[in-house]
This record gives sequence, structure tokens and C-alpha cells, in this order.
Amino acid sequence: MPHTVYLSPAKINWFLHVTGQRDDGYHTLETVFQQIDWYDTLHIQLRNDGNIHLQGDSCGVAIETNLAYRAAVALKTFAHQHNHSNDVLGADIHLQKNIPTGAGLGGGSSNAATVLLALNQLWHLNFSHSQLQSIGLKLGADVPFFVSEHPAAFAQGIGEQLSPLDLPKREILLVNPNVHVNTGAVFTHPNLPRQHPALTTSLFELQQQLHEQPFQAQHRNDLESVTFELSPEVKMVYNALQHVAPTRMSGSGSTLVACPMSDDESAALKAWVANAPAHWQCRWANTISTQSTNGDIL
Ligand SMILES: C[C@](O)(CO)[C@H](O)COP(=O)(O)OP(=O)(O)OC[C@H]1O[C@@H](n2ccc(N)nc2=O)[C@H](O)[C@@H]1O
Ligand SMILES: Nc1ncnc2c1ncn2[C@@H]1O[C@H](COP(=O)(O)OP(=O)(O)OP(=O)(O)O)[C@@H](O)[C@H]1O
Repeated sequence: MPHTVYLSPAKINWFLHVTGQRDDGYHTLETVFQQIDWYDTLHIQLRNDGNIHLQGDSCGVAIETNLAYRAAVALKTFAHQHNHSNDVLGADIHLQKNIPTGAGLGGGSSNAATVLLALNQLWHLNFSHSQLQSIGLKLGADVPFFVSEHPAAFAQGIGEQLSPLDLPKREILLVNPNVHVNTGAVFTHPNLPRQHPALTTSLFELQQQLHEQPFQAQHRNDLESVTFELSPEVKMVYNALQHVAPTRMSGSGSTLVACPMSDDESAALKAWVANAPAHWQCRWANTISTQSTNGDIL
């Protein structure tokens, strides 16, 4: 049987405010996501014996725990519960990881979203984006954003209330000190600030502000202080980079995002990269804008 190739993009968070905590322990956020042109690759082939197999890069977890595998199983279960298909729902999934894991780039959530979108099509299930998003939310807070297929969005709730934004393509530098951050450990830390006031700007104003300067002084990543406490090397990278160009951490870390706003800052960052310690992974990337995608990348 032929296999189809799907690209699964990473994301960055331009800012992340923790506005409160729900009774179930999950935190409410206000954040802006944007996809970037750094991709994992999934090869998916139908199986006619009804089994789901995952091969390729393990991400350091058992197959049954891998978010790509769990997404396929969750979709199949949902399809059976909704009597949506009497077909044999099987697939071979081959995962090639390029996006670092535990790096605040949402790679696992993106893989889950890619599998949901791909198998919804290949298995002819025709579930809506909103149905796929509610299946995906149980797998990870960032999955609904990737399922939405909008390259950028303002998110509220725990990340599932999404308003698409039109943000420009920008060149950014991602620096990762090869540290794996446990998102749960950051959110459960007693020192996490949890009471960021909700934004009062309209979506239109927010979009305008981010067009002018994506790292606005009035925005923060509230997870930075705890991640810096848990992983001092992430703080070292931040301290070094922010002297050269505007810099903020993505998600719960460990990746720092620097966004040069002039040719001088761009040149200074390139010189910085040339002298950075070898185990600090530096990678230039572009954010994806509505204009640069045709909507069916995934
Ligand atoms: C920080 C972000 O990356 C922002 O993009 C995401 O909100 C995190 O999403 P994620 O890595 O998919 O995380 P999940 O697998 O959903 O959650 C891991 C753990 O982080 C905590 N968690 C996560 C998201 C959230 N809004 N509140 C939380 O308190 C919970 O303890 C949860 O058990
Ligand atoms: N397909 C997958 N890709 C990456 N990680 C996976 C996958 N499946 C399960 N995991 C597990 O999930 C954990 C977090 O994955 P991920 O790389 O998405 O985190 P992250 O980039 O920090 O996410 P976020 O930006 O949402 O905080 C990893 O440490 C890994 O153990």
C-alpha cells in the first residue's frame, strides 16, 4: 500500500501568562502560538488488519506512551464509540524526529495533531476540527492549536480556546542548551506566578503590537523564573542572548527564542552563534505566516 508523508511543525510561544488555576490542577493561560518551519516527518500507511504500529524514533518513551501512537488509538476509539466507521482502522506510522523533545517547541503535541488530521482523512472519518481538537486536548494542551491548522493564534483556557492571528514571517534564532524540561514539574512548582491579570487589549490591537515588536515589554513568559530555577543553564543562555537581541523562553523551556529586529542585531546574533558552547544547539528558523502556507501542509 502507498504511504503518505506528513510534516509536523514545531511552535513557539511569543509570550505566556499564567492567569489562574482550575480545580483539576491545570493552569489557565493567555499565550500566542506561532508555528515555525522546523518539522518532524511522519510516514503513514494504511493496514488492513486493524492494528496500529509505530516505528522510528522513540522519543525516549515506550511506544504505547508516544503521543503519535496515543493519538491514533484515541481516534480509533472515538470512531468506534460514535459508530462512525465499520471499516478496519489500522495504520503503520513511521516517526522521524527532528524537533528536540522537552524543549518547549510542542513537538509531541504536533505529532499527535498530525496523526489525528491524517488518519481522519485516510480512514474517511470526516470528524470536524472541533471534534479532533477535543480528542487532542486529552493528549496535550497544545494539540488543539496544531489541529486548527492556523499558523498563529491567541490561546486562552488551558490552550484550547483559540483565536487565529495573522502574524508575519520572521527569522528567529532558537538556542537549546540540550536540557530536557519536565512541563509538569514547572507547573506544579510552588514558586510559579499564577495570577497574571488578563489582557485588556483587543485581538486587533494585540496583532498590531506583535507586528511591530513580537516581544512586547508588557508581556512575559511566566514559566521562565521556575524553569531558570530548575535548570540554571537555561538561565545562562537567556542572560547571554538577551544582551544581543530581544529574547524570551518558549513554552516551559528549554528553548530560548531570540528575534533580531535590525540587520545589526542579526549580525551580532550570527557572531554570538559562532562563539557559543558546542553543546548549545543553535538553529535559525522562520515563523510561518498565513501568507506562506496553503493550509494543507499537514
Ligand atoms: C506550556 C505549554 O507548552 C504552552 O504552549 C503547554 O501549555 C504545555 O503543554 P504540554 O506540554 O502538551 O503539556 P501537557 O502534557 O498538557 O501537561 C503536562 C503537565 O503540565 C501541567 N499543565 C499543563 C498545561 C496547563 N495549561 N496547565 C498545567 O498545569 C499539568 O500538570 C500537566 O500534567
Ligand atoms: N511523539 C513525541 N514527540 C516528543 N515527545 C513525546 C512524544 N510522545 C511522547 N513524548 C513525551 O512527551 C514529553 C514532552 O514532549 P514535547 O517534546 O512535546 O515537549 P515540549 O516541547 O516541552 O512541549 P510543550 O512546548 O508543549 O511544553 C517528552 O519528554 C516525551 O517523553
